[in-house]
Formats: sequence, structure tokens, C-alpha cells
Amino acid sequence: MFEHLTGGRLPQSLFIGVPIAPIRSQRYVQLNSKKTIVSLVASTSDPFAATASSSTDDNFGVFKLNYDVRNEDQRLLQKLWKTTIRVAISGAAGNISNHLLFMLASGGVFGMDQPISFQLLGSQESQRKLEGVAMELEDSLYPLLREVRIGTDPYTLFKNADWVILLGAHPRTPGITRAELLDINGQIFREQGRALDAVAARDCKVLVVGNPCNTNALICMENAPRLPRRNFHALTRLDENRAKCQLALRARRFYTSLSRVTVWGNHSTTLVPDFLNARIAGEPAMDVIGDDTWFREDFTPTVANRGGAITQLNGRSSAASTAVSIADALKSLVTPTPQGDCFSSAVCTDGNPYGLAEGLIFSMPCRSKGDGQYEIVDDFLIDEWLDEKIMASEAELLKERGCVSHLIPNAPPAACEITQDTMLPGES
Ligand SMILES: NC(=O)C1=CN([C@@H]2O[C@H](COP(=O)(O)OP(=O)(O)OC[C@H]3O[C@@H](n4cnc5c(N)ncnc54)[C@H](OP(=O)(O)O)[C@@H]3O)[C@@H](O)[C@H]2O)C=CC1
Ligand SMILES: O=C([O-])CC(=O)C(=O)O
Repeated sequence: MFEHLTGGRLPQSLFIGVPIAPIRSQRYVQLNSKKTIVSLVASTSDPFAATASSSTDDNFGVFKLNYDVRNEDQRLLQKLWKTTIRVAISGAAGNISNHLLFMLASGGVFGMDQPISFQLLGSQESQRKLEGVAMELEDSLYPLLREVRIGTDPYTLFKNADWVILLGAHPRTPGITRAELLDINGQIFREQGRALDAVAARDCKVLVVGNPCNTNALICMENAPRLPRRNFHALTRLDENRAKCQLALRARRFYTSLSRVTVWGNHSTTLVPDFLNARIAGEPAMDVIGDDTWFREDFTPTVANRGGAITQLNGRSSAASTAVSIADALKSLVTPTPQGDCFSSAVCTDGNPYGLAEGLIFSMPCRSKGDGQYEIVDDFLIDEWLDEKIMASEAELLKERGCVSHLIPNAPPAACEITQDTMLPGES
């Protein structure tokens, strides 16, 4: 389509990206009598640096095409270009991915001025499906989407990744216990952790969604010692969103009036939606709603079992709302958290302010300056009821860690003591 712009004659380092019509940017310049985006193209000091080190040859389809920027006004480019970010996604042919990819490519998460590259990991079984996904991305003509690679090797697909979203996991099928699922998926996440350790960008942020996500994230983190432990997250934002929805319904106030709503613990039916610290229009949610029994006997189990209720109705687990919550979780790390608010993410408990056992991936209230990092909010009140619930979820995660000790380098051998077969939220 744009061969006339590249002509195949210029050195690779002089090409950048794939601005594909129709144009959706607000800022255009004229190039070869076609309108071409510049506000969405990347650079810091060297406008050609963004793709100079990477070949486009291994890209999918239309994403092999390049845009010759040599005729552009260099001063303009210096101001406007951002470096392309690389986002790797496993299980990329699955249901959640089918929503998430299009949200990311549209600029709704990392920003409308942030070029993005996808590195999509599937398996031999999903290879054809993954090609179909890549073809739909081609046809969507996203100006921000500069590269798409697909394949089955995590060492190739995680290379130089800045963000990694791990969706691919073996589903819990009838007859598989939670302990068996931990082992099956643990092996996948050990391998992926090793791959991240070997090839991902040094400050890469990893969000694990595939279940059981807290312990999968733990295994991944323990097998990637080169990456900072604090960069690993397991998704509990969906649980927070579900809690906010229930509070909004009960209080008859729109979602936007809610703040300091967090969930603690494991993404399982032991998760703890925190109503003690939640605020509605700045007031304690418990005062606004005024019904303690509802919080304990209705709100808490409803949030924990919401996934199961949806699975029963849809015949499959939540995919669209999970994708939205992944987008929310990522946005919370790249946008400053509003004053007095927080977001939930399951992160490493090392050095946590709540006395939780170290070396777990546990959902806690976090806040961010918008630089990709976060801190754990340390002023949440914990009463006896909340403490008991949090301890039950902690005990579950300690047992899960025991069951996967063989997948964690240098961990002392431990027995797998899961006796009570607790559920994922989507199974309950
Ligand atoms: N944390 C949370 O809040 C939530 C987590 N989830 C979890 O997210 C994950 C993805 O959900 P969804 O997209 O709906 O699921 P899908 O089944 O649609 O897709 C998941 C992908 O996992 C991969 N997969 C399946 N079996 C295996 C296996 N044995 N080994 C490796 N990979 C496998 C497949 O990809 P391929 O063949 O390409 O490898 C498949 O495309 C699930 O684990 C689900 O339980 C879901 C909702 C909420
Ligand atoms: O169990 C599942 O796969 C889905 C899930 O986690 C949820 O809905 O919260």
C-alpha cells in the first residue's frame, strides 16, 4: 500500500512505523501529497532510533511496510515522537485477548500519542487463530499500531518487551483439582519466567491474568531474577471493579463517586473486598449504606462469586470485562492516581506495611505517580473481621506456594497441603 513511500531502496534505519490510512490523528503534515500522521510517531533525541534496532521483516502482513520520514520537518519530529513500546501477550488467540488487543491498539490505555508494537504468543494449536487475529488488526488500520509479530516461542516473542500480559493458561477442566491446576500452569509460568529473564527489557512490567493468577505470577517472578520483583502483578482489578459495581448499585450512586475501594488477597473465592475503607462521595461507604449485615452477608460473597454467576449465564468466563479491567490496571500504572484514591493490584508482599508473609503475590491497595511504578498505600484500617478474612486468603496463598515449591528455584521443599478445594471466582 505504501511501497511508493519506501521504494525498498532506503536503509532500514531510515524507515519508521506504518502509518496506515485512514488517518485518525488530529495533527497531520503533507507528505507526497498524502496526509500522514506525525503526532503519533516515536522518538526522543534521535527520530530514527525507535525502530533502528529492529527489523520489520518478521512482522505480520501489512506491518512489514514502512514509512520514510526523511522528508519530514526534523524539528517537528523531535518534539512529537515517542519511543514505540513493545507489548507481549500470551494466550493471544483467546477470548480476553480478542477484546484487549483492540483496546490497546486504539491508544485508550497508553495514550493517543504512544506508538505500540504487539508480540503475540500462541501455541501450535492456536497458530491459525492467531493469524486471524493479526489479520483483524491489519484491517483495523490503527495509526498507533506499528508492528505485529506472532509466533510460538516465548524467547522470541518476549524479546525487549516493555509490558507483558500473560493470559495463556490451561483451563480448569472437570476432574482437575486446584493443586493439579497449580502444577500444570506452574510449569507454563516457570518457562515463561525464564524466557522473560533471558530476553525481556530490564524494567519490563508483567501482569499475570491466567489462573490461578497470584501463584502463577509468583512462579514467573521467582524464575526471572533479572527483573525487579516489584514489576510483577496478578490481576485483581476485575474484582475491584465488581466490588465498585455492587457498592454503586446499593448506594444508588454512580461509579464515579467511589474511591478507596480495594480487594485484598488471592484471586479466588477467598478474596476480600474491603468495605471498611471504601468511600462514597468522600464519606465512609458503611455510613452511607448503613447496613453492616449487607456488607458481610451479601456484598462480600456476591463479589467473590460474581465470576461464577457470569460463567453460568454465558457458558464461559468473563472476557470483555476482564479485558476492560486489564486496561484499567495498566492505565493505573501510567497515570497518576488521584489524590486520596488507590487501585488494587496483587503485588509482591516483600516489605509490605500490613505484616503479611513476605514472598507472596497478594492484592493490596496501591497508588502510582504514573511512571509505571507503584507504592503500597499504608494507611488502610484493618478491623478484626477484615483481619480474619485477609489471614484466610494469606493462608491459602501460603499453601499454594507450598504446592509449587518444586517450580521455584532454591525454595525449600514443601508439602502440598491444599485440602479444601477452593475455587477461582469464575468457577464458584
Ligand atoms: N485474573 C482474573 O481476573 C481473570 C483471569 N482469567 C483467566 O485468564 C485466562 C485466559 O482466559 P480466556 O482468554 O477467557 O481463555 P481462553 O481459553 O479463551 O484463552 C486462553 C488461552 O490459553 C491458552 N491455553 C489453553 N490451554 C493451554 C495449555 N495447556 N497450555 C498453554 N496455554 C494454554 C490458549 O492459547 P494457545 O493455544 O495460544 O496457547 C488459549 O487461547 C484463563 O486462565 C482465565 O481463567 C479470566 C478472567 C478473569
Ligand atoms: O475462573 C475464571 O476463569 C474466571 C475468573 O477468574 C473470574 O471470572 O474472575
